Amino acid sequence: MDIIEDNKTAVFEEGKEDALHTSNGHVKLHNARLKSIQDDHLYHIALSTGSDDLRRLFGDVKVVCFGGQATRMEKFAWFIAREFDVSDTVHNFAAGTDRYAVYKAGPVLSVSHGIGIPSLSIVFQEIVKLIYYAGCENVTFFRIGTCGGIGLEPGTYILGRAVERPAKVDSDLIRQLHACSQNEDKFKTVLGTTLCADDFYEGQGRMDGAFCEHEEEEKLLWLREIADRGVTNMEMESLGFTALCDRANIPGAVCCVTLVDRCEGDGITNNLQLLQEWQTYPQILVARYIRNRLDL
Ligand SMILES: O=P(O)(O)O[C@@H]1C[C@H](O)[C@@H](CO)O1
Ligand SMILES: O=c1cc[nH]c(=O)[nH]1
Repeated sequence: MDIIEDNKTAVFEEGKEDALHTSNGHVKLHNARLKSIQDDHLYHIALSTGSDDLRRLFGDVKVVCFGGQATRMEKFAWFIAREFDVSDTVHNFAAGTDRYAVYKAGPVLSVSHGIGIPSLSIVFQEIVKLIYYAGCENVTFFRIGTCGGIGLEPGTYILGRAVERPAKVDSDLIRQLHACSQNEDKFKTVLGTTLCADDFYEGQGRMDGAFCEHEEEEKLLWLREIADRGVTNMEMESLGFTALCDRANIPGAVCCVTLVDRCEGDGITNNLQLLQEWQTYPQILVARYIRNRLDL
């Protein structure tokens, strides 16, 4: 059985822990040991199977959107609540920890992930467990964020050994999202390859960090080289996000707005109003996807 009988008991299909989605669209966890945990604390998001009625609170979730900043994700939740008239208010379920923010607006969860893959992967795992315990069906994940226009080694270390996981993107989902762009948009939407870096400054070839050991010419050469290989932008989570979506067998896509053209410079404008406006562009696109998909 792959269904959840109640909030405290996760039921696993014995001997088939590696099977992916169940036929009814529930996400399948890949860790049969969880079945022996009577009260699973989703520590970083301040929820638990023992004290929270996860099915009632989150059972209707269909789309989870992740992004770095807590306030951006709160605004996104309000935007969804108003746009689709699905909620009068939004509440941060993770407020108790002050690590991440988890807002819900109707069938959409809006989650902050902080900076970088380590921070993202912690909240990602707890959100996957949350939607599992809540019995959500056919859930799609997006990262909506920011990036610089124009490595991280594939894999991670588990028990001291390098584990490689493919960072596959859901090409159908990406095409569907791209099709949500409109000619009248104030922004251009492009499909491209994202370089995922381990750092914002030297890791992205910037010359305005506290340290810099390369020259402008070397930087431009590198930017040209990666652009020739199809790279259109760089940020800091896409590799982990897509690899984790693939591992969890959850359709996922990354949609980021560029804050700077790296061929022109490294600094990001300090015009906060402009930055706030730009950050809504991927949200607008994903909201159109949600409207189409959920018929809202
Ligand atoms: O959440 P966003 O998309 O803003 O995250 C990008 C990548 C890094 O986390 C951060 C660097 O400024 O911005
Ligand atoms: O240049 C940028 C902008 C946002 N986020 C990044 O990681 N890089």
